[in-house]
Amino acid sequence: MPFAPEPAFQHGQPQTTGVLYCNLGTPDAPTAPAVRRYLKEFLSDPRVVEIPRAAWLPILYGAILPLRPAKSAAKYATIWTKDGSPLKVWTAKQATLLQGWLGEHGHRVKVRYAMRYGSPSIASQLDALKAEGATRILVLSAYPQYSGTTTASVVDAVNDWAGRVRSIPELRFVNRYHDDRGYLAALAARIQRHWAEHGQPDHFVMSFHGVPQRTLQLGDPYHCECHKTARMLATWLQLEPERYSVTFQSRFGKAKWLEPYTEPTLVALARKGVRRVDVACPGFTADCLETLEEIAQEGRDAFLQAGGKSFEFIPCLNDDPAWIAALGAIAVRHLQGWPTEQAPDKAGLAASKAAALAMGAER
Ligand SMILES: C=CC1=C(C)c2cc3[nH]c(cc4nc(cc5[nH]c(cc1n2)c(C)c5CCC(=O)O)C(CCC(=O)O)=C4C)c(C)c3C=C
Ligand SMILES: [Fe+2]
Ligand SMILES: [Fe+2]
Repeated sequence: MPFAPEPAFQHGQPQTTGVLYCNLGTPDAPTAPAVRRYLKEFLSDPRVVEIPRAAWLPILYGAILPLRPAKSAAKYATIWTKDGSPLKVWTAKQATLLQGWLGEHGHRVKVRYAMRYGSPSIASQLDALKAEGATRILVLSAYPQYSGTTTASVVDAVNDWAGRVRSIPELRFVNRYHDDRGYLAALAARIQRHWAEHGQPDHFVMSFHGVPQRTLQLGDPYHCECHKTARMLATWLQLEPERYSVTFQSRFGKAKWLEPYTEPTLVALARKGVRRVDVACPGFTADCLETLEEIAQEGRDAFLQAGGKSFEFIPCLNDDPAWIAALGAIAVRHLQGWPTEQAPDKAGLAASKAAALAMGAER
């Protein structure tokens, strides 16, 4: 395979460290054609649908891509903002705030965000970081819990890009932060604030995105990491086990997914006489279709129709300053040992000149 020509590295050219903040991706518009393009890319990823291509592609092209986009587009239309899809709006804002936080803490890095599916693509943003002089790149995904379906798929996309590049930057990946203290503290503080304003619910549901049950048997750590996050968050919130549930949402397709499923749990709680339920989605660091539509709209309707009286959705971390600080601290830990600025700054130059003079060296 031919490698594209690249400008040769120039001595004295400033080298920078890049941080690539990755999220899942979202359609470019709440329309059937845009959703079809997005779903085609997403659901063609062998990390996401782990069944043999020969069996899957006829289903994807024969049933899903002709039918699902219009239905999904109508759902996207209910959450779309003037600036676009919430997932992209939040992800872009998080990247800007992360850049600011790192700068304030003395780390001269260049932060860009990318989407695994859709735009801006991972390859385009790696190209941009490289063009900006990044010789070291930290890849940080918006997924606290590791899953082959998400985290590993980002690694694949980065490696595909590296496979086409001559001079590959040094690469590092953050695989998980499901038990990170800053992440948990930010979640706990957000939930506590909600309860300080609205009072405590009768029952608290932590709903995570599901994956096929089979991935758990195949060794995917996602299920365990979701449970660890939930357990630790419950400890932060001082909740006894009978006061909360851990559930999995967004089931896709006919196979068994991780259980218990969110919506049937909400219905069962209402039928059991639970009057008020609060739901948070700790695995989603930005609000998106799956939280704003599936939980805050469909989940609410299901709970209230089954006899529940009050349903509160607690928004995701989004641009919460405690979350940005946690993300910054995670990045800093993984940047350790990497000089964040190689070209000497003014103070460095002055110090080296002074040292040279003191040693009597000619200048
Ligand atoms: C939080 C982590 C996520 C995991 C794990 C995950 C696995 C996974 N998802 C699908 C299928 C779909 N997911 C869809 C939307 C969606 N998924 C996540 C996150 C995870 N997915 C997010 C943040 C979103 C929302 C995107 C947005 O635009 O707001 C969709 C598309 C929506 C729809 O048409 O209903 C599908 C499809 C599978 C199959 C899977 C693991 C096997
Ligand atoms: Fe998903
Ligand atoms: Fe969904």
